Amino acid sequence: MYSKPLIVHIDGTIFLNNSMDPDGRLAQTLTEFTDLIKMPEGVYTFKLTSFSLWSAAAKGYVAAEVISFLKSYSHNKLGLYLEEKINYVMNQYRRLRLCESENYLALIAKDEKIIKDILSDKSISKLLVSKGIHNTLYFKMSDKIELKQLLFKIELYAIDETNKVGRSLDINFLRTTRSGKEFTLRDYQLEAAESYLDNNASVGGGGVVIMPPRSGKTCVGLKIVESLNMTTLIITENEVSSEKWKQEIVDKMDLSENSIELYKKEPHKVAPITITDYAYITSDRKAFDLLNSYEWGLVIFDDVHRLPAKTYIETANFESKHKLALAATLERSDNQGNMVYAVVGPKWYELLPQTLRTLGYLKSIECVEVKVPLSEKDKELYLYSEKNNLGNYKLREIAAFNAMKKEALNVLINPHKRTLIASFYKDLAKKISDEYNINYIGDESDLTTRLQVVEKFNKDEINSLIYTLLGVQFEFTNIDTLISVSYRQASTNEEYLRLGKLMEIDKCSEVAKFISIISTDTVEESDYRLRRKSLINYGFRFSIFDLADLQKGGVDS
Ligand SMILES: Nc1ncnc2c1ncn2[C@@H]1O[C@H](COP(=O)(O)OP(=O)(O)OP(=O)(O)O)[C@@H](O)[C@H]1O
Repeated sequence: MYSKPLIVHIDGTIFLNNSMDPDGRLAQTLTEFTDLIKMPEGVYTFKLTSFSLWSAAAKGYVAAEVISFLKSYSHNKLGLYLEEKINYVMNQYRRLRLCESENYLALIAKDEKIIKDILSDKSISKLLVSKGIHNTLYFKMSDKIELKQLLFKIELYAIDETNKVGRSLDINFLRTTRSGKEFTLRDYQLEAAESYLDNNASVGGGGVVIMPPRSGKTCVGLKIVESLNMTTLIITENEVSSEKWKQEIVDKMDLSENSIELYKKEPHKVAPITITDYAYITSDRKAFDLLNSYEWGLVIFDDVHRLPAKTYIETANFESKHKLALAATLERSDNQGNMVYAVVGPKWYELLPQTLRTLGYLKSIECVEVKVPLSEKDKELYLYSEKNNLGNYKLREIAAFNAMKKEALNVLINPHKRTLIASFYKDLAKKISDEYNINYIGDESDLTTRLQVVEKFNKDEINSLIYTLLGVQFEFTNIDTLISVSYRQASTNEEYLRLGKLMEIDKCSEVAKFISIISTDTVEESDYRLRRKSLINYGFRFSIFDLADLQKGGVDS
């Protein structure tokens, strides 16, 4: 029997027995100075890392507070080594700064030892232009992002004092939105915005806010824009997200529409609020440079898990006084999500799904995996492809198109339930759309047509819809069931974003179903194991059915 809720290991791993934290308050507090590793039901895992402790110091925590909190709630005695580490790392804060000096990037350390550590890293010393006096190293300005990433890898973090531009902009929330609704921010949204506003200046203007899908990250971003009152560049995942940001700004802020520009095609126009997307802005050098020549007060990186991609990382170079990263999760299949901290700044706020649930803003979601055998024909094809080394791409395709999935769909598609079907493969989506006469959102139609179909669904004129990758961007309301029929390999991010479609605020008393149909004994099954594990780690519960169970009683049994 444990007398207290935490077990704190000497290496900084913290286990929280969540039956002893029923309202999730301890878990939420731990996000202030640890990284969340996983939160399956029962025991959550957090980790004290150098960066999480450094970020806590930047927020104003002192080592004694962290140590005292851990001692109060830990079942076991805190190891001396860990106490020393907490003290050491938190005292490191402010030891390293980045400044601009005569067009060079100056990295200034408080003592010689840090300089020695830095120069012992071969990749960093390759970038070095010269060594100055007073523990200063000079680099090219254009190497700033790479340097920050390399420092992060050796657990060193510099306060970035190079961000010094920015124009002002008068922008305020409307009390009644243009669509005629009273609008106020929820408490947790205010807390998130305040956390960024109170802390970002201490590290030179950057920082990250992590909140579950549909919890209102856009509103948090807008609150920050309103408080800073500065020109803002918003970089989103795609065109539809950009459009959604624009609609939210037009609806909720007192800015005229001509002060907001969607930066997508020539001739390029820059407005005090300009919205673009990662893919577009990194595909056109001229457009990038033009946008970068404007003096931004704030750059918002929406869906920032995209940023560490090799092709997108240069967007972190946009000159701006403040930088804000918004994300539902930093998980990436290449494990580079944490690079967001290196290039944008510390995590100032993280809202756990459990906290959102406790606050009454999150619908309960039941996850179900339905395992379906391959049809005889597909099995033959699968074995043949395996034997002839046709590759995982082919095997995944056969598993995705398994004809037996239809047997599961026959049970699962209920005309009285509002159902979304998600498919990675377009042709599979089209096939299901034809067979079941379900509206389909694909890239054959233009954006306006797609938006019309989404609106029909949201107005309850139709109650089922099938979407491919394109649908990820749309907002759907009041969904009873989301059925996944095919997958982008083991992408845990795709899984979380699909689940996010069910996370609703208005109907939180109801239970939504998240159902994934998987072909057994295939690479799809092993891919899905990783996707399932990541959702379990977020605290979601799974039931597993086989086709026979399903045909006997459906997923409600
Ligand atoms: N305080 C609020 N009052 C009323 N509606 C709100 C509030 N905050 C958010 N919403 C609404 O909730 C929905 C989801 O908000 P938003 O798109 O900002 O969430 P998100 O976290 O950015 O979602 P995603 O992760 O899908 O991008 C939107 O329709 C938004 O208008």
